[in-house]
Amino acid sequence: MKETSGPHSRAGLLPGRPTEIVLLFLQAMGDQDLPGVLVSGLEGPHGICEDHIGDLQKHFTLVTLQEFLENNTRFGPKVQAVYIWGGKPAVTRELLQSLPSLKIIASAGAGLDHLDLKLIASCGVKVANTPQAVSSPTADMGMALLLAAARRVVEGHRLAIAPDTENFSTNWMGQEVTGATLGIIGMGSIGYKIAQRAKAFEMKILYHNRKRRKLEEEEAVGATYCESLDDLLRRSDFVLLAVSLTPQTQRLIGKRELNLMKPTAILVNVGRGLLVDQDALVQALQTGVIKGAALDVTHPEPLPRDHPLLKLENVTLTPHAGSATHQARRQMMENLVASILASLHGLPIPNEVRLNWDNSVA
Ligand SMILES: O=CC(=O)O
Repeated sequence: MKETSGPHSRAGLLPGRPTEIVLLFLQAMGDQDLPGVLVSGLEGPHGICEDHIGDLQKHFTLVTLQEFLENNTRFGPKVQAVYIWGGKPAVTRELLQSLPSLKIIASAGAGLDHLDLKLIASCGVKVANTPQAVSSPTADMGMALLLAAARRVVEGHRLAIAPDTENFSTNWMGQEVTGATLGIIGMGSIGYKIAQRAKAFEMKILYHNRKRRKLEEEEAVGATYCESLDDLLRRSDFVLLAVSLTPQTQRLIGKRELNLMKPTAILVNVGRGLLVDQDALVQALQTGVIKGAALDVTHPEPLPRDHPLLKLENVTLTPHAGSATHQARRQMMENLVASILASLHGLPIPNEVRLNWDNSVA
């Protein structure tokens, strides 16, 4: 496809270009008067696939964010939807004010902590996300991290490939997962899928959640509800965070909570870095308050290269990759477009995020 310049180019999406957010303006094929969709996507590790861009171009014409910002008085009134990829762009009051025709913000992933839902709702704008697309791969990642930390897979890999074989040992111990107790904090769709997987590993499952699950759902995975978080922390061999980040859950796991955990316990986080007081975690890992941690998420991301978490042997890290499968990313993209199209056609919006009276997610 040839590259053009100007507002309808796809310049920001082409490989080798600097990381850039793109905006797309929705265009019914053959329609000269463009109703707009502002789409952001990041190149590089979060990149929208090239073939998806091709699909989008059947509906949309593309313009880079820079072009939008340089000419937002021209484009702003036409934008009817924002497509958020990789948590960007920030939906500020200023951005909302510059988009008077905005109907929907469609955000990739399950987490909504990057959006001010109350502010967006007050502008009469709907929000949709893609929870189904990410729940299975993120649950897989949770189990992968749990197993990797329990069986010291990363350390083992390093030992197995070390140039000198002096330390090679078959007497090198991990922790047994079968029969161990897993405490899941946050029993939404990701937490529940983790419980389904853990059941197959014959783990005992405890969970803590804002709302208790239905009895039949608990029974299906053999999960026991712990109303008290402290109780779950005291009893678990593995504590797994799969809860949304909200003002109420920020730094849910701090020094006090880490001290309640068993010294043999491993903390796994596939939620958000800010769920944990990271300084307290570093200290707990350095002083043996807990045995280890396996984290797909940190704060910030990526961590500064001299951060202590990068230096600890008892830490396993992945780069916020819970949804990083080809299938999930493709489904996320398709879901976003489906939500946008439904909204623009006045149809029920798949994956619409609804708010409770107290502005919590329903
Ligand atoms: O971080 C990933 C998500 O929010 O789904």
